Amino acid sequence: MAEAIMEGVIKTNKWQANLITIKNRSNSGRLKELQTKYGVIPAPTIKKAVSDAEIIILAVKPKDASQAVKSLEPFIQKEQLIISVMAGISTGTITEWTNNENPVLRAMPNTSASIGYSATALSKGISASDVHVQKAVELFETIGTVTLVPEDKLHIVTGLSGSGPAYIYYIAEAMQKAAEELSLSHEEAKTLISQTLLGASLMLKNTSESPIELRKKVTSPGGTTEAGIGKLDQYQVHDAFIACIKKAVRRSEELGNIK
Ligand SMILES: NC(=O)C1=CN([C@@H]2O[C@H](COP(=O)(O)OP(=O)(O)OC[C@H]3O[C@@H](n4cnc5c(N)ncnc54)[C@H](O)[C@@H]3O)[C@@H](O)[C@H]2O)C=CC1
Ligand SMILES: O=C(O)[C@@H]1CCC=N1
Repeated sequence: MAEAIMEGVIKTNKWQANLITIKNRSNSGRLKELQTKYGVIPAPTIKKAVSDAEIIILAVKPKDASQAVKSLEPFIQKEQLIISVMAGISTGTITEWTNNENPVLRAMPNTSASIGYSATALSKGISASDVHVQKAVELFETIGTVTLVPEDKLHIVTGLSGSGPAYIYYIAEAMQKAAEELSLSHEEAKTLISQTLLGASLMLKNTSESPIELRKKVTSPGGTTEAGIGKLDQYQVHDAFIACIKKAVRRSEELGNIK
């Protein structure tokens, strides 16, 4: 996710790559690779990664969060803004781990950030002001849309739009498999599927019609779509998607209980 954010941000030319310092747990080869690819600066130590940063972005897995965030604690300076993209972990927990009063915000972007199309939700912790929110909005607007939500809604966002691209890729995988089994070439299928998903997405975004209305327009009585959707209904795909999102939301809540 950190790479998707940096890629998206750098592509806009609004943020200079050499002002972005990166650090991972131990893979210096990976840091070098990112430096070559984007021009960002690898930090040899956590201290170097954190010193002088205006904004510290936390993007480790929730299971590594406690150890990673606590390791920053000795080096964090007053006024540094902390933004976490980690699923589940609350601003209150981050404040506990960093043992200070720094402003903390949470963002839930998605991997479409890398091409400037993230749907990001932002929430602020109690020590963050509107000025900090504005700074975070400016940052995340370079990589897509920003929706401000109260922090208790972030679990929902995580299961919906944080994980969301994967649900769409899951559908795309099935469409690709069916097309190739039915003898379209890989490239033919890819072009048709990606443009179909893009067009449907733009219809949802740019028209005032609801998903149901848009679906009805495709579905001629007695036609192919009706036949196809009948099969989806037979497999209860609609209910399966609702269950999928609710399960992902619950998982985000569970991840938030990691200490
Ligand atoms: N992948 C996605 O689509 C999204 C992920 N997120 C959140 O972003 C976070 C990262 O997820 P991914 O990028 O998928 O994971 P990832 O495994 O690709 O990246 C995690 C990085 O954290 C580093 N790391 C682990 N412990 C560390 C430590 N102690 N000090 C410094 N670096 C350390 C690892 O070296 C690795 O580079 C997670 O909390 C996830 O919930 C949020 C939105 C979307
Ligand atoms: O799967 C995950 O836990 C992360 C959070 C949202 C998307 N990926």
